[in-house]
Amino acid sequence: MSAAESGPDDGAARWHELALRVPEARVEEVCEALEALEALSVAVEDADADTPAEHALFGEPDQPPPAAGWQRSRVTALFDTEAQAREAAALLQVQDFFDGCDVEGVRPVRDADWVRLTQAQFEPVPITDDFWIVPSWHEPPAQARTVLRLDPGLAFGTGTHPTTRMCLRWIARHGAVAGRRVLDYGCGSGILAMAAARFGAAEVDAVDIDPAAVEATRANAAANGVALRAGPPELAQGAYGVVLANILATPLKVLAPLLCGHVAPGGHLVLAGILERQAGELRAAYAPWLALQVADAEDGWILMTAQRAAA
Ligand SMILES: C[S@@+](CC[C@H](N)C(=O)[O-])C[C@H]1O[C@@H](n2cnc3c(N)ncnc32)[C@H](O)[C@@H]1O
Repeated sequence: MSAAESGPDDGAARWHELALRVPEARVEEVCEALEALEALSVAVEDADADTPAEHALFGEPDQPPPAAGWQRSRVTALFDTEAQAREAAALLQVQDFFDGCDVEGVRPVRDADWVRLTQAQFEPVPITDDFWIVPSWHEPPAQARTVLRLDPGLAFGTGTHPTTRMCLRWIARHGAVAGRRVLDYGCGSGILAMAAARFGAAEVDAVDIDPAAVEATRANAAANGVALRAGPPELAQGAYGVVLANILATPLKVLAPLLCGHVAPGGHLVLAGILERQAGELRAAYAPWLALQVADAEDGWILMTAQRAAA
């Protein structure tokens, strides 16, 4: 029996999951239809996962990427009641676009299963040997001397993305944040701002255009006992000893004068969200103010940094 199936003593089901097998060409239509049928969530995975027919989504180095998507997908949708799940299955089966698709079945899903399945996907993430990002349901590893507690949520930044990891490594290894004012521009979950605080920043401002990210940053900071100010971009005022921005190349180019304007004399600018091939255009965009260098690289992403001359 799989983790999500109910047994006789397992208690009441919280949701009902409708599972479908769908050829790649139909996945988008089927997902849209499930959303229109008020599914609470829709997930798509490789129907052939863990079998010899499993299909990679990303190409090997120096190989062309495979066609996007899997050849056969398993689409699962959660509904509040069994009746809703069965009705959705019945409605889909009479649609033209459902040709070639199959209904696998409807099964109950319990609260505990859902939590366990989600949690199983998030393990502690090492940033350096002794600095770890640890979900709240895990014990920190024995070697972790600095820990940030962070659970997956709506805002970007759980420490699993290379761009976030490179910024965190820079904060941990460079030693530049200690005793300084730090600005995290585009804070997402607040992970960089919290790391700056953990590594001794004197004051931390975290800003984001997304109000949900600002809320997430406040909640995560409170859960970690970290003091910081979080708010919209206007919250950033004056000069900072370290300015961190993990956004993407295009907004980073637009933000160049603003971000450089916040870097104090002797201060550092740390930029991520940049692909290796974008190094030249970023260097050119920042050249009027600061000379960016590539400081780190991981999985095709680079970290670019610059230091303003001391006054
Ligand atoms: C890739 S996430 C980075 C989150 C986190 N700092 C990290 O390193 O994991 C980028 C964040 O920047 C925010 N953002 C995008 N454009 C922005 C802008 N022009 N001003 C402020 N925040 C912005 C997004 O809302 C998002 O939360």
